[in-house]
Amino acid sequence: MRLDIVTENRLGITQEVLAVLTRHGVDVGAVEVIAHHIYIDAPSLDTTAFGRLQGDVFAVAGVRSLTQLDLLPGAWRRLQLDALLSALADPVLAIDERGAIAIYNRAFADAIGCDETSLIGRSLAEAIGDNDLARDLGRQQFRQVARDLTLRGRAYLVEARPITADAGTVRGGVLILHAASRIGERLSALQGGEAQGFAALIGESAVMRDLRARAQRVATVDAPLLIRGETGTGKELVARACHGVSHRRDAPFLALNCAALPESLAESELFGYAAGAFTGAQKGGKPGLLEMAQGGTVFLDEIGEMSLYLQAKLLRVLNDGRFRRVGGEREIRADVRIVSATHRPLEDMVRQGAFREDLYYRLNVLQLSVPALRERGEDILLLAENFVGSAAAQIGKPAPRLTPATRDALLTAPWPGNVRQLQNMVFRAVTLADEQALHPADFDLHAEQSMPDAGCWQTALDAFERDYLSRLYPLHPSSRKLAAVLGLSHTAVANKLRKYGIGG
Ligand SMILES: Nc1ncnc2c1ncn2[C@@H]1O[C@H](COP(=O)(O)OP(=O)(O)OP(=O)(O)O)[C@@H](O)[C@H]1O
Repeated sequence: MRLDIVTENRLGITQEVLAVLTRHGVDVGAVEVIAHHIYIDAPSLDTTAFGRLQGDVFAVAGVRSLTQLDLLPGAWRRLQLDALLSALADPVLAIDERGAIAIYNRAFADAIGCDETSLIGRSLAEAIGDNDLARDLGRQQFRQVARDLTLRGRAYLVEARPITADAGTVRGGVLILHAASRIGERLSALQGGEAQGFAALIGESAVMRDLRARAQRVATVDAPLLIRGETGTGKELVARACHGVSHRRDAPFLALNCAALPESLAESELFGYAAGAFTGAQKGGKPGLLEMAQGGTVFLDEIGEMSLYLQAKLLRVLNDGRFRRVGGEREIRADVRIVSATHRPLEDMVRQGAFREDLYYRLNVLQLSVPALRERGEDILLLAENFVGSAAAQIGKPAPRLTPATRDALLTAPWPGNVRQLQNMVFRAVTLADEQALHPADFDLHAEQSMPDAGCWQTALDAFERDYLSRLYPLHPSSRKLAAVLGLSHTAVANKLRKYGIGG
């Protein structure tokens, strides 16, 4: 049983209360004393024993109340901390001044490939297999701003912050491992707000000027908009800008990534659920994005990944302008503009039956196409300079300049991951560079290219298939022959050849 005893602030009162428990033979597991409260964890104390000792506790001068509670504040804080840590996608850990791990999150255990065994107390050097980092951290009193680290083939940027005690003495440090493929997100978070309009869309190339001009026009028309473009080209930024100049700009812009959630979760996120819709559901039900964005815009990213079931439900919203929460009876009017985005060839998906044709036409009333970074010429430099500025401001150091050789290297790089990849690389380069100038080597262009963005699995597969089939086709120049060689069905091969425009 756990107790909360509220008392006056009197010297020695805690000892007197504990003496009562000792007299009653109660085994005390933990005690916490915080301003007017004495919290006691007494695992063996049952209701009968509690009834017997109550009077004696109240007999101690200054005791005001005695109640039972579920958790001691310390345990409650530990639970909150655990939940907080496990909610962080980036690996995070704290080490003591000797370099031993004091606390860490699941993402860190996963990053080093650790199974269930606890890492607490283990040395950081041993856990990450990097003696230099642990030594440097100690030497610099955990004030090192950033450092590269590779764990099981994945690149991270280590950010260290000292843990200081009252007198300013350094007691250890907190390490945050930013995945190289995600650090650019911090920059876009800084850029923030959807109400920015088109000023947020950097680029003076002809293709970007065209896009901006066209987007300005379609933004104000209150009809569904489909935004096409490779992954990381800025589709969401365009969607936000369109919302920001539309008459809906004062209402919310809410986004759902259709590829990120399993069908049932995506369904309740989008449509919400009624009270008692399923076990574990929130008591009074929960509104979905369509309801919460009333008057605004719902952005459906990666619409090509939406399941056929949800496609049918979305079609009904677009046709009737109404929907019901999951498990709900009441019809709700959907006063939202649907803006969707995809990097997938939706027309091919329609032909293959993976995407509903009727929905395709409903979503595609207006269309914008965002050009790939490699088609934007000198915009690459404009973007890079802008990202250098924001990265330097965020880290708190002067913005380094790009050398002429770096500018050439950036302009000729193939940028498979587009603006997001550029953003990540710039952030990493600015953080790691010691000098006033960024050289080509700081960008590690080659390494980044061999590490495609986590989001573009399908693009990578498509690129592989296209390359593989176009090399094999001349050797086996018919879909039947190719199918026999590859051990695939004739239809599957014929579809792929058509998809990639191979063999006429
Ligand atoms: N023209 C631009 N000017 C400034 N920042 C840009 C521009 N285009 C893209 N970005 C930045 O690049 C990152 C990727 O952009 P965004 O998320 O909009 O791409 P996306 O095409 O929606 O990606 P995905 O296909 O993966 O959903 C964001 O941080 C965004 O702020």
